[in-house]
Amino acid sequence: MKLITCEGVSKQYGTKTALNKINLSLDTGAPIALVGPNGAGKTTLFSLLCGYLHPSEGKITILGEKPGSPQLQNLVSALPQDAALDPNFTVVSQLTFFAKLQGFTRQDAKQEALRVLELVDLSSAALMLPKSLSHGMSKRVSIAQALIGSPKLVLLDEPTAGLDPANAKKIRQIVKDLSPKTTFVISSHNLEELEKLCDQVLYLEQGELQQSVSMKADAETAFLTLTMLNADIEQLADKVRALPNILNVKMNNDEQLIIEHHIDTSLGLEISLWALFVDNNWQYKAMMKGRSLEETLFSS
Ligand SMILES: Nc1ncnc2c1ncn2[C@@H]1O[C@H](COP(=O)(O)OP(=O)(O)OP(=O)(O)O)[C@@H](O)[C@H]1O
Repeated sequence: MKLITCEGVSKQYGTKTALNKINLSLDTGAPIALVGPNGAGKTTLFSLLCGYLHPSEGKITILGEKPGSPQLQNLVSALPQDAALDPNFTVVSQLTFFAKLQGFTRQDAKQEALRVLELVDLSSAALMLPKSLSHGMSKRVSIAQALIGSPKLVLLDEPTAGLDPANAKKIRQIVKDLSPKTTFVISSHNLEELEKLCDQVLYLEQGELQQSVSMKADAETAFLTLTMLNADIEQLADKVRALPNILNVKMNNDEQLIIEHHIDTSLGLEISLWALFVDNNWQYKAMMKGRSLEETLFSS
């Protein structure tokens, strides 16, 4: 069964078209990224998937059901961009309360609250009040809330916005650890972060789905991103183009080449490149298999 389907989904706010005829078909599995500039419609799409808003046109299903339907209780959850905790109650009492709202008995709700706190490595914060939590801890509590009931689909809107690198890394680790059982759809402006987490990227712009890209290399071709420390980059590009099984070489800037090549030449290509470096007294800074998400989305 498909995790999410959207057929011709549009959303109007008065005369403003926030989403325009979106078609999507997503399976469960590795995290999925949702990217796009401010105002592209990402939050609107999340709100439609949660059932908080209804499409003006078109049809959405999640695990075969209409968003917001009772059959999806405990199967779908969301961490909104501006998740906030009640300042007057301890972390565990708030999570217990939410678990009861989701249908857990009083006793099971407490157990569930403790379980999700452990998942986000915050068992020690159970009895703290929100004001004693750091921003990173608050965010993790909100993620814990989204994990109540072991949902199949979790929508995370900007989960690491405003967090320091160590806390952002912790959140990425939580997503990675839980990914086999839960599919995360993550909206973020941080392409580097999405690159580390996601296999598939949806790119929205002005309410339209511009691209749906798989980050997995296709069967036939592969990319190599080569960043040089010192080299005549144009001369290097010409020499790489002359190597066997090279499909395309693009100069990204005055120090970087994006090389597209047949998949079965990886090692041969690396050896040829090293030979070129030695022959020409060039030094490289980094040789990375694949290409960045930024390059994938925005290269023409
Ligand atoms: N309640 C609303 N009433 C009117 N227009 C709205 C409303 N909510 C969103 N919009 C408009 O719809 C468009 C899409 O907004 P949305 O918040 O979904 O974008 P976004 O991609 O999440 O943006 P950001 O990255 O800034 O969070 C924007 O032009 C926004 O101004």
